[in-house]
Amino acid sequence: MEPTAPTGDQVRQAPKVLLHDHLDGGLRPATVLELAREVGHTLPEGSDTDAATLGRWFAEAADSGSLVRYLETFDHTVGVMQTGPAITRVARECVEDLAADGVVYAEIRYAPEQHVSAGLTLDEVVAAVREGFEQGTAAAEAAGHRIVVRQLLTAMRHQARSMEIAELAVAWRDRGVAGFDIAGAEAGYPPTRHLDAFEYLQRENAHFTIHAGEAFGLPSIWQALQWCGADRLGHGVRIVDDITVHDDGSVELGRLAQYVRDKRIPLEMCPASNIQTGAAASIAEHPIGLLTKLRFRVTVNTDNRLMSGTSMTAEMSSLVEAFDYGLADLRWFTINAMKSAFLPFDERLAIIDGVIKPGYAALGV
Ligand SMILES: O=c1[nH]cnc2c1ncn2[C@H]1C[C@H](O)[C@@H](CO)O1
Ligand SMILES: [Zn+2]
Repeated sequence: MEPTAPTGDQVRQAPKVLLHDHLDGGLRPATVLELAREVGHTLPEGSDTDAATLGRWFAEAADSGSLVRYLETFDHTVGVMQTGPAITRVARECVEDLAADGVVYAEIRYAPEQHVSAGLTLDEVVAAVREGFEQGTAAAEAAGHRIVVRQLLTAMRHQARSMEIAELAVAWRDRGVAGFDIAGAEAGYPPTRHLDAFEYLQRENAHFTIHAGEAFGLPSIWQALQWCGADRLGHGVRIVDDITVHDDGSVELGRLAQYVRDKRIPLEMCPASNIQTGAAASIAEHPIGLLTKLRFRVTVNTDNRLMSGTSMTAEMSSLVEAFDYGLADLRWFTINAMKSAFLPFDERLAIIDGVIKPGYAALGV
């Protein structure tokens, strides 16, 4: 704990690492408006007068207390991301926005299968994102920000294309794709539905994370780890259901929670998103506080910057406020995340030693 809370400017300046951010959940409202007009996509009535109104519409519509209803808002982002140029633009702006927010490394995920309705092939979708990330990285560099970005390819858990998407991730592994994920409504769609894809990835020595323990509890986390072999957990908040805090303050971990902590399984926590979907009641009551205290491998993430009206700086700042974290704690989250990235070990180390540590040292920690 530090004597004074870091200012918003310090949090923005501090190097940050983002492992869980959806490309189709991070569009600028103004871009959604422009692209919708270009392609003739109809936005909800009353939402499309200006960018600020549309931004508010997304935040309010996503603030439903239900993951399923939260996910409905994606119709209006995926709907405008169906051509190569539109996808490239969104990808470029994503990198520019993250870099301006002080993010030095990011893994950005999206589901290629959701971007083929106007005739693009899966490969063309991945190529369009890659082009946008390259443009965005160059633009950020020109603006004085150094950022490294990789793609994670997501398969939708209610669909049946996970094997195909896993193969796509392997095919593109040396061209900007660092791993694989499954997302979408969790209840009723357990990760074991996609076991063949996960087994294939393991045989290919590939990395993957699984959205688990967000809208559904421990069985989902257990399957993700012990049946599917996930390297990381998307959210994983419900691991607290396996932790008992007694009245005298002593803490007891169940076997699964103990395993997650012992094996240093990274938890991709997304506090603002969890409040919108009802996975947590408030930031102050979010399990991230307890999990951090217990030294789980906690990372801080945005999930969907548009739907949650958030950023890495905003997420970190809300934790500073709720839990009195100082810059040393933010550095701990950041190094946790960098250690957990799907980047080769030597590249992770180079960013920790060459970017993150000096960046925090410059801020006095
Ligand atoms: O928090 C989430 N949980 C489950 N699925 C999600 C979440 N955020 C976004 N998605 C879905 C909606 C997107 O269209 C898809 C791919 O990015 O992933
Ligand atoms: Zn997510």
